[in-house]
Amino acid sequence: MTNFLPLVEKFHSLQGEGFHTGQSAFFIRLAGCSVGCSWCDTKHSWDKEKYPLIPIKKIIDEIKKARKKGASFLVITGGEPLHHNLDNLCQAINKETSEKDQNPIKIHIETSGVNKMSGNYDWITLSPKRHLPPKTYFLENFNELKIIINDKKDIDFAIDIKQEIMNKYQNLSSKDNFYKLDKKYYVQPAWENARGFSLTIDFVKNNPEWNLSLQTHKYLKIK
Ligand SMILES: C[S@@+](CC[C@H](N)C(=O)[O-])C[C@H]1O[C@@H](n2cnc3c(N)ncnc32)[C@H](O)[C@@H]1O
Ligand SMILES: Nc1nc2[nH]cc(C(=O)O)c2c(=O)[nH]1
Ligand code: SF4
Ligand SMILES: [Mg+2]
Repeated sequence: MTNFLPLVEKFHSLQGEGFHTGQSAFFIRLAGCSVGCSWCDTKHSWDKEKYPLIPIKKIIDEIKKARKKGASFLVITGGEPLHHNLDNLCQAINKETSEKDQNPIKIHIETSGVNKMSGNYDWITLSPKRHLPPKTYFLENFNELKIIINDKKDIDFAIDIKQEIMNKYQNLSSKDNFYKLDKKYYVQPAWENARGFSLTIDFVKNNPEWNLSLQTHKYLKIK
């Protein structure tokens, strides 16, 4: 079990993307990613050998400090955070951040879904990639789906993957089916790609069950 994790950075900011945009959050960015998206904005995180292995205990001390300063949830991102087994990390966070007058801090994850699930989360942002689709598990277990739009093929991918998810719901009981209403669907333009922006806007105009997600932190020039 993993008691040390390679850490690129940690920072307290506002969640810039998706459903929780604008909310105070503490981020940990784990190193390592072999998914290889051409437009990835965190390529510096891909090589985990470049980053120090940090004890989980130390990461949790930082989470506790950020929570005292107002962070209302933790976002685990990367790199691809689920390249690592996060069972121990999540278990320890839940244990160490719960007190008699306080629930454990909520844990969110940003993932492409290419690995087996590990850890436990209050919010799963699934950002599947066309060239390396996610494990089936994630198609039933996510809170928001966030497709990055870089070219027209990404629009087709968004339509296809949502259809695949809807087909799965048809096999669920009516009680389970109820939960599908809670899921959010976002398209997010690839940063600084004008074609991606116009494709995304046109798509949302014509497909109102999809929402626009912008990387607001980049406009604000904050982390
Ligand atoms: C850097 S990734 C890390 C988490 C995980 N590897 C993943 O892709 O979901 C965090 C989020 O940023 C998105 N992203 C990465 N590069 C982007 C870019 N150039 N423009 C817009 N979104 C981007 C990813 O799709 C993902 O939703
Ligand atoms: N402010 C801010 N919000 C974010 N939401 C997802 C991010 C990520 O890189 O995973 C991110 C990030 O890097 N910064
Ligand atoms: S999966 Fe995430 S971190 Fe990895 S290359 Fe793609 S966007 Fe970047
Ligand atoms: Mg980012």
